[in-house]
Amino acid sequence: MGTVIEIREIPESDVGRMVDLACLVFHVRIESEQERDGWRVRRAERIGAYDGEALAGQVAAIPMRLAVPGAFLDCSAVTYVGVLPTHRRRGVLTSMMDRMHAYAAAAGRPVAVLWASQGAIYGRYGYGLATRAITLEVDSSRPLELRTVPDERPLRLVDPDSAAEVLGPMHMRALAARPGGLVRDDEWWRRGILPAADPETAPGFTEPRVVVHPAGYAVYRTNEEGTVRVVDLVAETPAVEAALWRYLASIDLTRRVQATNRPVDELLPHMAADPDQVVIKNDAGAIWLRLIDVPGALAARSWATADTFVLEVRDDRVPANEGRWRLATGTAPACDRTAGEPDLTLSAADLAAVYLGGTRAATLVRVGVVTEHTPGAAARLDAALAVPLAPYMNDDF
Ligand SMILES: CC(=O)SCCNC(=O)CCNC(=O)[C@H](O)C(C)(C)COP(=O)(O)OP(=O)(O)OC[C@H]1O[C@@H](n2cnc3c(N)ncnc32)[C@H](O)[C@@H]1OP(=O)(O)O
Repeated sequence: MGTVIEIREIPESDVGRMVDLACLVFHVRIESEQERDGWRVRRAERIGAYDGEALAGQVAAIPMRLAVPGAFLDCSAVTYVGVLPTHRRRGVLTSMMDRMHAYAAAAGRPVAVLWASQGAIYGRYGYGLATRAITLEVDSSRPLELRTVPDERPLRLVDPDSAAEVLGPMHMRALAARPGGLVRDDEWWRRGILPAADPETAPGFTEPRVVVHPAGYAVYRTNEEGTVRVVDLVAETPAVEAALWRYLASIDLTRRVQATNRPVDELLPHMAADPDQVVIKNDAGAIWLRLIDVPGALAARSWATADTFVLEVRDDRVPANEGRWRLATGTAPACDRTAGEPDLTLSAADLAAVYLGGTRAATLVRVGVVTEHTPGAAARLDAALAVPLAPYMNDDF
């Protein structure tokens, strides 16, 4: 107490200190110099809280592109958030988040996304829980019978070093069909999706294996206990999806397939002839979304119906978003200030929660956090927000 905390940019020369601070707050022991490299923060905007020369807090925002319905938006992928245990609960994170949002607004990034270590932290900063994800486990000790006829075109294993080239275009098509994910560049593929070892989420597993179909792929790792761990799976049709799951469930000397972080509308539980063979182990909150620029984000996505709404938005951290907005959905979406009477009143966080179509506004009305002034407005907004496939992100950061 009593010391002055200064919020300023963290120079590249302090990236090693950021990795050390992250290890301290997340209770992680670094096993190799490669892990200390901090490649994600090197490409990020880095905001630090300095107590004299000591780094007491940090936030990193990686400039990325997020798939939203019908568009790709510049976004800040927020990570490496931490404050020293000696400096907690003095408003350090709050100051850093405000600075980070100001940077994002200045850079013209309408949205920010993050994975939260705890669900209680980010609502106060205007983030809403925009996607959920499930964990699946397949008992592959016996053949996996599927009700969907698999696409029988041949599968081939490719070298992970050349995978980005082969998988990249298929992944981009998947993002256009299903919002919520990040556009991956070569480094993201190589170091984020396909690193040789993954001590954090798959300790003791092999290097990644990449199996490619003409219209889909799966990245997976295996271990000697007979577990196949799915890292990423993309299929352009259900028949291709069936072919990939059948392959994963039929690898010799393995007896279970585990897939963490899959979309909530995953087909496999419905495809299985014996539903007991595919168990949903976990259903949990996934990505938190922040609309940095509410009118910009609303006008940028595509909408399922043509309608108009007056939304009264509350945002105590980004005041430019506050107030009443007339949203016209349909083929030429627009969002402008209005003095009209609101159909709905909601926080920027709850607007973010519904933005990708993964949460229903009508649900939030029933919960009591969104106020419906015009009867039926929430249901109409849900119809406009609707997406054919549930939003989903499979990028770790
Ligand atoms: C995207 C990511 O990287 S997620 C990772 C987040 N980091 C971690 O979990 C690492 C361990 N934790 C920490 O480093 C810190 O406790 C942080 C970063 C979560 C919070 O930093 P602080 O500087 O203590 O937060 P700050 O003082 O600004 O808190 C502001 C408010 O949020 C609340 N808050 C902060 N963290 C939490 C939490 N984990 N749970 C509940 N409330 C919290 C505070 O109580 C405070 O509320 P108030 O305004 O009503 O008093």
